Amino acid sequence: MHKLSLLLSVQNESLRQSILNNNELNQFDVTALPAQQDWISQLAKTCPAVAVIGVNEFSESDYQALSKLEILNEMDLILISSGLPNTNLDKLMQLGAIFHYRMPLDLEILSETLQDVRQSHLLKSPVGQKVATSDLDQFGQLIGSSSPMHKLYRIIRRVAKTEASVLIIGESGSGKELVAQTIHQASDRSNEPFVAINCGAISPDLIDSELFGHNKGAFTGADKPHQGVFKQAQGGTLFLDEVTEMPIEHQVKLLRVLETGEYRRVGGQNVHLSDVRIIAATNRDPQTAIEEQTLREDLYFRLAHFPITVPPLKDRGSDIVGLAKHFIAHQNAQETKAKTILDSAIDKIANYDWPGNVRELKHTIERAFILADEVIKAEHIISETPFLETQNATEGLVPVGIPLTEIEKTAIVNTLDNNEGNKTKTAQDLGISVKTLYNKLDKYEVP
Ligand SMILES: Nc1ncnc2c1ncn2[C@@H]1O[C@H](COP(=O)(O)OP(=O)(O)OP(=O)(O)O)[C@@H](O)[C@H]1O
Repeated sequence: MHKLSLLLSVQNESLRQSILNNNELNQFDVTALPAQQDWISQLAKTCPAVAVIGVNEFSESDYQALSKLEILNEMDLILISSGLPNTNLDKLMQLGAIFHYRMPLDLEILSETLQDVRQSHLLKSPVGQKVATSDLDQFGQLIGSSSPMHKLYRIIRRVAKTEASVLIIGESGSGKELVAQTIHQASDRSNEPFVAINCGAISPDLIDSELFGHNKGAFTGADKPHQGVFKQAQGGTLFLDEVTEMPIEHQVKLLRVLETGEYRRVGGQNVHLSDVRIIAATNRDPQTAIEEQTLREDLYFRLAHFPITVPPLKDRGSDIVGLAKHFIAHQNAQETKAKTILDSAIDKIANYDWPGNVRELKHTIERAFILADEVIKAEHIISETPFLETQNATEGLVPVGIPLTEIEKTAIVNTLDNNEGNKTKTAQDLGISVKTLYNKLDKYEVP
């Protein structure tokens, strides 16, 4: 079984030896600090389950440093002092359930205390301890045990066996692509290709070529033939992500091939017959997109034989914490680590809205895993959208009199940089459509 970590810092050599010789200590994973090492910073760094500390002097600054440690609420601290009055130690004792034994130390009592500590940890929930396993249900690529997720699994299973076109509707990062992959895996086409294309990220000039392919020499720059996604996905599933981001004037091309099953390569005369199952996705409300003329109504009816709504993460109850632990368990396994998470960090995760859904949660955990040495604390849980936490992110940052175009260009370039060139994510972060982003990149001559 996993042993609890114990930090021992006792300067008196004979006392230190007699504590180390105590049988009860064998039940712990003990780190004994050399006499001069600063035990407070070590405590903060290693976050042990229990610490046995000999305190000779305990200054105001020691008190300040220790009282700021979040770990203090989660661990058992056993102090051993000479018994000389010390107001800083008195103040410390008011911070929580800290043991304070005076010299000469009764080793029997220390041993009993450590036994109690072990017992109480055995009874405690695994939170704050090792996160080695995921306890969530899974269907295909999707993970989650909440009732909205189980409902989704049932719908997917049912529709997968049909040939119906599916329109997946859900917020960004909620798992629409995983739903599409899961439908494909559960369908009779599972041995054929699954091809995904982000409709918002195709340059409007290349839409025909990307969808249907082109022959060599079909246009300037077409120095070799290219297979379009309909050909690549032949026999399998074509996933049209962000379909409402495709310029409306081009959507008719999709509609045509969906209605007739026929298409022509750019520069080619032959008619090709497509055999693909179409799954499309959008993070917009389709009705609003139709009203705003970013989605053709006839294309909507073609795509949405079977609409599926993916619930936002905030509606998945205990899946939020479950997924966080799942991602930690995975990181632990991948990096052969045994990082743990504190209750306070779990609370922070549970009480946040996750506007970027599972993607944001996954990134947040990956970041926390890097930031934490051994124990993931609340301060390591940093959301991707800090501007939601402050009223106005730019207040006071933009100097007076800067041309608006310059501010806009800087915002675009920096966000694009931050997203490693991902235009869809950049457009989302900036609150504009991908099409508008392309127009602005052209305007500002950003490559
Ligand atoms: N239920 C889930 N279980 C495990 N991982 C998930 C789940 N949902 C989403 N993810 C993870 O979150 C990230 C985003 O998922 P995905 O790309 O499927 O979302 P999306 O809704 O298609 O996003 P976008 O609208 O930005 O295209 C991926 O890393 C995916 O693996």
